[in-house]
Amino acid sequence: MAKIIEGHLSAKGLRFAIVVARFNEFITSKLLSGAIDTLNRHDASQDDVTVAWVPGAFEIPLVAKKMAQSDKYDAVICLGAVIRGSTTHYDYVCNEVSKGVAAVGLSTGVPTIFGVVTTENIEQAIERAGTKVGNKGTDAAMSAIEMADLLRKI
Ligand SMILES: Nc1c(NC[C@H](O)[C@H](O)[C@H](O)CO)[nH]c(=O)[nH]c1=O
Ligand SMILES: CC(=O)[C@@H](O)COP(=O)(O)O
Repeated sequence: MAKIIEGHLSAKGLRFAIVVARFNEFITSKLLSGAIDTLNRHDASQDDVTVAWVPGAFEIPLVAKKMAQSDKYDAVICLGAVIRGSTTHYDYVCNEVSKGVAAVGLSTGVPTIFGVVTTENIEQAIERAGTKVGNKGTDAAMSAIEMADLLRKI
């Protein structure tokens, strides 16, 4: 019989950092609300949730790394909304944010969750910020809880 290790969905006693981009705040504020609500509903203490606002998604990885390295948090949740415009800027922002967030987790060993919505248009972003397709902030918080609990068991 194999030994199974898995993260449970209790945030009790776990400490969370949330890095959220102010660009497209109409969307990112909804992602943030979803994340905080989910952490609270899974018994996270409000004193154990710290939110840092950054100008845009491109700035998320730097602040996420600083928070992950601080030894103050069991997981870092990264929230943003990158919506394609009329130039290739979208591609550069998305690439750097996704690579940067992944690198923070791997380099620090702190679960760093990619909760950045990357969409072709505003409608798709709205659908993923608490409407038709759910809330990506909620999804990111759930992943953070599971990963933080799993890592403290390994
Ligand atoms: N177009 C979007 C941006 N662009 C701004 C960058 O993220 C960055 O702040 C700027 O290039 C300065 O370094 N940011 C988003 O979060 N979402 C967008 O749709
Ligand atoms: C994702 C972006 O950077 C984008 O919103 C910027 O718009 P544009 O490509 O029209 O400059």
